[in-house]
Amino acid sequence: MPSTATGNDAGLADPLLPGGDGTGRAAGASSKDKNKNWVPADEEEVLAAEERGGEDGRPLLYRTFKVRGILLHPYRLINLARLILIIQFFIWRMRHRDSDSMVLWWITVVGDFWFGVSWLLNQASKLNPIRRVPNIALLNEQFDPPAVAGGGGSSQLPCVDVFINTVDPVDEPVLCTMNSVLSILATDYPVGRHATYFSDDGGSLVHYEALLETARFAALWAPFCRKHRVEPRAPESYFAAAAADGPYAGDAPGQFLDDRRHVRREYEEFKERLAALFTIIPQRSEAYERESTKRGGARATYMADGSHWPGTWIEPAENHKKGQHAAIVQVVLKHPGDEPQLGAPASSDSPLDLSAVDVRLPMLVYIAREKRPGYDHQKKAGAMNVQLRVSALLSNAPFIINFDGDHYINNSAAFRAAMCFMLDGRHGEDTAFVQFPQRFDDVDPTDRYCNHNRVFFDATALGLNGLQGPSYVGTGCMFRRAALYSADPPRWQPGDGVSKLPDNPWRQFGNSMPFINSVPLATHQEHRPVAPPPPASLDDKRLAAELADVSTCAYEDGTEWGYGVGWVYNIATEDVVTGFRIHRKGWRSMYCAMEPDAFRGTAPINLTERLYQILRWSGGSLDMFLSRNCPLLAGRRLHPMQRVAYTNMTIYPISAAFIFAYDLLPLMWLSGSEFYIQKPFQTYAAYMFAGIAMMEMSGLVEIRWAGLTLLDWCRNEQFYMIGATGVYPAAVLHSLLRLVGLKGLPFKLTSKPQSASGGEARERFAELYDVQWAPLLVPTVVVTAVNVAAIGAAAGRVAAGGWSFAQLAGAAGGLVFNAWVLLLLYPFVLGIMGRWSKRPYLLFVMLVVALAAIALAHVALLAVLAPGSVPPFRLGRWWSGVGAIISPASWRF
Ligand SMILES: O=c1ccn([C@@H]2O[C@H](COP(=O)(O)OP(=O)(O)O[C@H]3O[C@H](CO)[C@@H](O)[C@H](O)[C@H]3O)[C@@H](O)[C@H]2O)c(=O)[nH]1
Ligand SMILES: [Mn+2]
Repeated sequence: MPSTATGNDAGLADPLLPGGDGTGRAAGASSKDKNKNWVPADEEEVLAAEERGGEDGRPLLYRTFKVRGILLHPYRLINLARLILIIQFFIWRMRHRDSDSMVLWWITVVGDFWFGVSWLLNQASKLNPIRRVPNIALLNEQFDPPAVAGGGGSSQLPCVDVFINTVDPVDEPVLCTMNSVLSILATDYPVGRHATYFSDDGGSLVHYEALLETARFAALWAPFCRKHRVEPRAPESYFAAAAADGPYAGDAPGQFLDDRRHVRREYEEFKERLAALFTIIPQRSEAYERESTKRGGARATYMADGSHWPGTWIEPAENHKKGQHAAIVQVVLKHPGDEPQLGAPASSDSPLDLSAVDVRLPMLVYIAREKRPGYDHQKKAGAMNVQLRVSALLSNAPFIINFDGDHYINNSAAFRAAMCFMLDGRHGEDTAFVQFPQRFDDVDPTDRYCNHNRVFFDATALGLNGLQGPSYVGTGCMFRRAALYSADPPRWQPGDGVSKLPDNPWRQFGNSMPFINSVPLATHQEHRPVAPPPPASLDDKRLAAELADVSTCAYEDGTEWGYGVGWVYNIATEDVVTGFRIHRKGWRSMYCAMEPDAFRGTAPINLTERLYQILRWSGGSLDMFLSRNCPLLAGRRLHPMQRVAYTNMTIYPISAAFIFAYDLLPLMWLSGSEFYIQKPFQTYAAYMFAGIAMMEMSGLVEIRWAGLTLLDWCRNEQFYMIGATGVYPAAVLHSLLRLVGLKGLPFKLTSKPQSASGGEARERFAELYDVQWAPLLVPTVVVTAVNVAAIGAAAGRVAAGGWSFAQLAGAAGGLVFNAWVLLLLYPFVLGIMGRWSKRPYLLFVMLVVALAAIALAHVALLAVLAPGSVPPFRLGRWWSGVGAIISPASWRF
């Protein structure tokens, strides 16, 4: 397949590097802006490499950048100053154990201490942010020089197995999933060097036939993409953009518009065929069922050739329903071989001239693993471990990249970018995975629920990148297969540096001999010239039997799958913990953000859905902290600061307990007498203010180096607070239930946007305005109400008069806290307003009305009760809650 050094990485060219060709698209300007605060950090390495003259054959395939000193030094300094302040604050509090209630005093000491520690955990791993920029042109020069006369056989790029996962063709719209598949089949990587493994956890015939349709359409789509070098290679997104977007990059500008028009028509027909599967399959099954002589019993679902579908049936039946069906492994597209095949010239049937284009398609395999009642299927992790074994038998690539079903390749140079890190001479061999940021298409413009997670993906991840590497976040991550098999990284390997199979590989890997034989191959084949799938030693029949065997539930019984090998089990989220298991072995990881984005996916923009997603993440994190994968238990191969970072990532939901309590503190002033939690109160307040101010200052510097907007930062703070009030308490509950041996909360699939093609076109961002009530919403509603009531009551007090200036000033301070909490919860309130939130001013009207009503009620109450019987206003209690805001908006909520 044609791949030239100047190909698709045009937009990728590093604007920081002298000579970067800067042909970025519209985004180029903004990325330049984003990068202007970064300077090279690897000049010595570069010089040394130049001196060696590349003799050792391992060129420097990426450049390293650090934050410009003018931002980095103040950033570190502010944080150091804040640390000193916090320590000083605690010393001061310990020396002034003076309060109207020592019980509350201790609670707030513990709470403030916790916030101090969690802030430190969160901040410490961000102090040395590092960006790495792959040099794809150099990679191509070294490993994939332009082929002579359209050939592709000279490529030395290693093989990649691509995993993609889905469960349900309706909940996860099949069109979206197939777009992802198309983007993979058409990506810019040597066709014979990657194979795609599609895992269908629903075992649905719709998926299987959709894949057949997709393979058929890909025969046109992939060559079209190659010929004209179009981007992105997911047709839905490609056709959504204007035809003239970006410069033309192919070799046949004259034919482009005609070809595009033709392919677009074919794509529309392809879409119709996909949609029709939902009616064709039941109709066909009806027809066969009528013909069938055996009447009565279960009504089967039939494949096109008239045989029973081995997976789940439309009408569930014994051995053909969700959670109970046989394993299916079907090769949809065979390995195409390594010789390029040019297509046909234009003809009346096929108006595209493909005579200069390689028309091969990469290998594509459908997998539905076996499901049996009585087995815990371990969701995505279970599916991926089956993919790992099946792919080992079929193509056994040394590298693996995995995608959620709703994530497509947006920049087809992405695989090559990842290879720059894997093949680099410095840390390449010790790099277990390359994580790309998650980016999303369908998020509302203001990103109300912080789906973009920019603070994590553009700041925190770069901090980790300067340590042992970013955590694994579930999708868009390229792995070294050996690392998933729990091999040691070369730098920690004893003796000759060659990892060997354990004495008893069956205990570790299960009893498939072909699989066990594939393991050492995967470790040493990085530079294997050509993939030889399938293993020559197996004939088709034995191979089929072996494939079915490694896809059964029982295969993993008594083995290390899910513990020591593959993706990790028994946890609400498999991602962070799997990355951690690899890091604790001493591997490192790399972070690769590129322009245009490597991959894009969909995100839940409904409030309730989003909260459930956060519940799964925070519950999973805490599960991890309380499991044998607790970061505090890892050995010395885990970088000390990486341990700090993982501790932060897993323990953060605990903050919920304190934040929730602090948020409710305003309640207390409804009874009792004048009251201070900490005396002298003025000093306490001054510390609080200084602490908050320094944290916000550090945040402002951070958004500068990370290239974020103020809105990104606010969203992060807001959603941290929303999660902390409503979701983290549930996550803590979940983990406690599990600790005592109960099941914990059920976790559900994250909902996907339903595309307009099904039924009548839906309004854009419709899900944003759906209100789905769930218990998860209640705590935050309560906190909101309490804070509104507090402001209203204070207003009543003021209206009733009788306050000294000092009291007024104090009350104002308290009100700032209440207003702050409300500001942080603002997106949540918009969410429960549903459609009304399209007119946010209504919210302010409502707020004013509510405040007035509460204030009036309060005045009335004061008038009814004898003056003097009402306790004076107690501002101390409002104040203590300020501590809540000192907490870090950490990890991804
Ligand atoms: O039994 C299951 C359940 C889920 N999936 C797949 O797992 C992926 C992620 O599931 P989804 O419900 O979309 O979760 P999200 O919250 O969108 O996923 C985020 O969070 C997960 C961890 O909780 C990570 O695994 C994902 O990569 C990350 O994008 C999807 O492709 C699913 O099809 C399966 O294959 N089998
Ligand atoms: Mn998702």
